[in-house]
Amino acid sequence: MSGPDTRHTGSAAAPAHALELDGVSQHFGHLKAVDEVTLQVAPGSRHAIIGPNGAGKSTLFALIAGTRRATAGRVVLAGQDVTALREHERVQRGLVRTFQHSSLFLRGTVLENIVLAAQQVSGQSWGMFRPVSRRRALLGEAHELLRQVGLQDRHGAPAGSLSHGERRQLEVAVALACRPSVVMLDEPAAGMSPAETHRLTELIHDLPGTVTVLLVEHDLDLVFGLADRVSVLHLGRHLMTGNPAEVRASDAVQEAYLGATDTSELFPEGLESDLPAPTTETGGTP
Ligand SMILES: Nc1ncnc2c1ncn2[C@@H]1O[C@H](COP(=O)(O)OP(=O)(O)OP(=O)(O)O)[C@@H](O)[C@H]1O
Repeated sequence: MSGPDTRHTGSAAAPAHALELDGVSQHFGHLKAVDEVTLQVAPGSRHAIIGPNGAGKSTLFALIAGTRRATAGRVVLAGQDVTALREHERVQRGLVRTFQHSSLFLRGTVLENIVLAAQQVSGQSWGMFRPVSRRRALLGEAHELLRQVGLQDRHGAPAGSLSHGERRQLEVAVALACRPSVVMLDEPAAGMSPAETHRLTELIHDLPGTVTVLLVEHDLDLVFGLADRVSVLHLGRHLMTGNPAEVRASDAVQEAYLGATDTSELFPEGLESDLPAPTTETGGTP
């Protein structure tokens, strides 16, 4: 028997957390890719997960979405333990992920992609949307989603004809069509131009407050400009969670990134001037 639909929290007391991770781990042999991560995501927040390369971000995302089964720990969605559920079951509970690599139906139109997603999550085929007023309502919702993501003028275009940035916008609309309580954005700005990234940042910012956003993103300008909470992973462990200012100011976070190959993205302005001088002497003895 399926559990209650946790997407609609109007009647009972709303859970304190949209999502909770409790000691979540993923080991690959001796490698602890994700090591006892415990954190909470507040309802309606824009919560980013960052960390240097290999920190465990993608693995943790897969554990949350259900693409991977955790070695240990619990994933709790709006107070309901979903650890044992498969990915599509989590989608039906309102935990919806967009993909780094497009999962769109490229030959279908933009509008058809939205309608398909809505049908899949409702478990109904187009023919079951009767009477016609129900179909009209569905199409109306699809057009509204396209308006939200700025694709209203592209509804009849094949998804395959969209630019890279437009595809990412459509992926967000497809995720929203699944009526998520938590939407997981997997590197949404990957491969985008600055203008497209700016557009996407506004789009995410303007999503309804009823939708909690959890994102993994390498573009730290986007993260610090958008997120109200930031969790930092390092070597599979949860280093800290705080607001952007707290994370930027953290010595532990700076050290984690300083161990990585490229710190310029985290501290774009004048990091070098704050660092101790290099230990190698110039002009000294050979
Ligand atoms: N299927 C796998 N088998 C073995 N090791 C893996 C597997 N997937 C990931 N890892 C390892 O787990 C660690 C965490 O990887 P993960 O991809 O989750 O990090 P990440 O923070 O997303 O990195 P990046 O920012 O480079 O994408 C890395 O050391 C990686 O090599």
